[in-house]
Amino acid sequence: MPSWWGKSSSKEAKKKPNKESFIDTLHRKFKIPSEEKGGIRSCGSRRRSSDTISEKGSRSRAASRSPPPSNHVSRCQSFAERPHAQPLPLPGLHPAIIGRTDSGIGVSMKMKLERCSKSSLCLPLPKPGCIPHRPDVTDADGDLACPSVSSDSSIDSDYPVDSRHLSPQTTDYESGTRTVNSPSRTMQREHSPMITRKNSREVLKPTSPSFNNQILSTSPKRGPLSNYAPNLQIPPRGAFGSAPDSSMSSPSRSPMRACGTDQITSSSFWGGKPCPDVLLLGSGHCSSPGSGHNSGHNSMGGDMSGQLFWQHSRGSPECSPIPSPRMTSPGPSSRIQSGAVTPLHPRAGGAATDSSTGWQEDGKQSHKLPLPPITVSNSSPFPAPSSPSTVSSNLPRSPGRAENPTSPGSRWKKGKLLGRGTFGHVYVGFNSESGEMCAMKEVVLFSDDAKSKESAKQLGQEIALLSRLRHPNIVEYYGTETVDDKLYIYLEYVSGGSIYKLLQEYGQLGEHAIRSYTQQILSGLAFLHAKNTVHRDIKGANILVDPNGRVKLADFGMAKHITGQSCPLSFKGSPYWMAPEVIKNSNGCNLAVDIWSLGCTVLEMATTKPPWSQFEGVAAMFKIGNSKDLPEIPDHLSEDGKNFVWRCLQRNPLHRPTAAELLEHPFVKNAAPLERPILAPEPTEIPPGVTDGARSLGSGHVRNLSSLELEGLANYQSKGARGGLASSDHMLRNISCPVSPIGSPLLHSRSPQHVSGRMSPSPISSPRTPSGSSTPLTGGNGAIPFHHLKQSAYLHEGFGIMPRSPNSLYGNGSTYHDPRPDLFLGMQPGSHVFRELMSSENDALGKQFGRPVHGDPRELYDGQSVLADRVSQQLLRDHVKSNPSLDLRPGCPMLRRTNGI
Ligand SMILES: Nc1ncnc2c1ncn2[C@@H]1O[C@H](COP(=O)(O)OP(=O)(O)OP(=O)(O)O)[C@@H](O)[C@H]1O
Repeated sequence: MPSWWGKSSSKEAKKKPNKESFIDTLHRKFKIPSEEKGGIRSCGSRRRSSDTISEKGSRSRAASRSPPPSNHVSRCQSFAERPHAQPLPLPGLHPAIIGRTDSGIGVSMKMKLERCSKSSLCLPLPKPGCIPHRPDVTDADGDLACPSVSSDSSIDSDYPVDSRHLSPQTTDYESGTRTVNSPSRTMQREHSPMITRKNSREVLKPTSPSFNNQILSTSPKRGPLSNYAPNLQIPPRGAFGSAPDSSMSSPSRSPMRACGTDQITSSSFWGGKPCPDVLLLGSGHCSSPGSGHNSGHNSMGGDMSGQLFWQHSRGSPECSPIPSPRMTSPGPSSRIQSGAVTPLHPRAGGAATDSSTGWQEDGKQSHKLPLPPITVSNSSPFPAPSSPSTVSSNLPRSPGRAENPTSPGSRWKKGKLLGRGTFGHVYVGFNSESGEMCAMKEVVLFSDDAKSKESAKQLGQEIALLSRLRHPNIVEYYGTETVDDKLYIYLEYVSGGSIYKLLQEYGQLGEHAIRSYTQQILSGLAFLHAKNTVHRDIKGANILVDPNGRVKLADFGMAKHITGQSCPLSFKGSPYWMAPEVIKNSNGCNLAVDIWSLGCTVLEMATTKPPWSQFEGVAAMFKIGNSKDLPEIPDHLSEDGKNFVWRCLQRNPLHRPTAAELLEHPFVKNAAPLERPILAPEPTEIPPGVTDGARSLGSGHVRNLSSLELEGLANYQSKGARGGLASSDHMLRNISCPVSPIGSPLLHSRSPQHVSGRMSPSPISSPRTPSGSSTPLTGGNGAIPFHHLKQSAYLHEGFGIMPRSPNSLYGNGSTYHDPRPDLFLGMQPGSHVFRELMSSENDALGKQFGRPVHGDPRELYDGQSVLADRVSQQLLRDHVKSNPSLDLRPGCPMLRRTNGI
């Protein structure tokens, strides 16, 4: 172990002779000479003694102005602050093949220029027979074969309070195996000494003893081990059959077009075999260094290469404000990923790829659609027999079609850019037929070097996992299709963008919002963990918020299913949010890493930055992994908030509560909805026919999904997870709110349109919000709740009707029951379905909020007309302000209209 790694425990080294720190590995991989290590160490000590944030920032900025050609040098310089260290480029590398990843790593790339050869283009074909036998989510992860590894660690439940010094003895306890069922650890935690900075002893005392008494032991069910092979398993071949039906698409013909048939017919990418030759290259990776359009492919993965370097995505809409572009920014893309795809893939054309998306400054595309796949198998189980996709996808190719393809299945048109990620760009997708929106993640596929396997695997994992996860707080996966060399992943569109983006735009969140978001994140995590799946990249940038304040976990590229009680930790995640045991590469628990990251995310929400963001990357990781320090917890957080964070940031993973346990913490248990209380008018009758309207709308959506041949959805539905409600449930749930009710200011509150949630697109949108998430009428609180504005429905989905008890939450261990209050839309109180649903809903509501639910339960769910009145009155008031002559006395016609008098 290198000496600079600190005074790392020799004891630990003895205990784990085979274990190596990531730093160690880094040194080996990047061959950092020992002198540099010495330099780093000395600089490290220098930093401890004298550095300041401003100093570091200026150094970083200075360094960033002239990026060195050799990345490890830049890292060293950045970390060790060696002004003289400007090494020459590595010899023997032609400039053209020295790439620089988004994380700043020089990469030698194999310039494969063979086009369309079967071997290079053809993705590994699935065995068709594999698709129906896909394992359940519990078997779906790509890293499945992780054996259960027992801990060799000693557990130290004491936390000596020393935030100033790094002690070699501090790390031993951190590598324990997390035992989920550990009732005793509640008490252990209870008596754990506080370990934060000054005042932490006072502020971090558990403030709610009752909480501890309420902590439940959970025992997430573990799925059987499976020999399932990690793949991009995907949609049936028919899924290829469509292209985003857009006039806006790839500007240049893809090299793969020439072999479209081969691509489809011989593609094994989609079905079950490993894909050894697949490179997934997001457009964002194709940017030239400094183009400002790098995707932040900075995630850490199992491979150590590139792990210690990250930059935020300067070209991303979610651009970190943290100044140093090198190794410093804890921005949304500060994830370091081993499976990093090569950024200068020859076929990507370097910077040209960015333009390949054809996005101009104004956000409009100028290019045409990529060619749709030509031959599509009819064997897909998904499209309805009459689906246009089936028909059109078998149309013979014609020049006209090539240039202006009839989308065989998808009617999604690619819209504006939402963001850039590791694998590609994410756009709004719009379905002109149904008027609905989705998020389209566009990933460029390449068959290339072995390095891409990890990327392919990660993307495959994300798809495989997401397609099986259905939860209100997890972004929904709709389906996948390929067009030429592009893979489109269709996801639920969460128009508010990520928490990270909100923080950058609006500053830190108030505690009210933090509680609410945290509660919802926990709900999603509890669901995920109950499936023995760990997200591993929880952070603000991966948590999306809809206009109603509903939170959705996203980006499951790092997610992993745990097949044993524990398995070796991969070095994955985003450094600033990374749990110590991950950084130390210690064996042990896995689920608990999400809890640590959640604690970091709470701090991020409270301060706009993750913990240790004042440190550059490696230093921060050193701090996390090799010290006993805890980040400062802001004073303005309540005692409950501080206690919550403290519990999450237990260095010993065994001492962290589970997500289910944390749901009982007072900080989140009593989280109130963000939505403002609605002044309820008299209950209104829902016009007949509304239900039909809503259903028909939903049907359109499902048709649409079917045409995309959504394997995940079909799987889900075929399992009958929700019985007969599955279809309509899904439909209605996906009637998101891409439109605003404010299109018509004086719209009658009982308009069927209003109730059905279909209005004209809002003319009001925040110019600063790329995703168009907010409207000003709510005073900066986002768009006026609309589709889910039904207050109780909102309460239900977002704030706690999730059963608290693991037993009730995960009941049979397989099915999450999501009653989906949308179903109440338009239901008449006397209807059978309505009664059936409401009986359980009332119970849940009563229990949840500690009050009985009386009367017509429909009142709880009928918020549409309430909203209409509210909006109308608001608009009216605004209107009156500018028109004082208006008569607003009781009984005036206008009030009669808006109040339904
Ligand atoms: N479903 C969605 N709705 C709205 N916006 C989205 C959605 N999914 C992604 N985005 C936007 O696109 C950005 C990039 O998406 P995402 O993080 O999923 O890509 P990625 O390639 O997985 O990124 P990374 O792995 O680097 O975090 C997000 O930060 C977010 O702003």
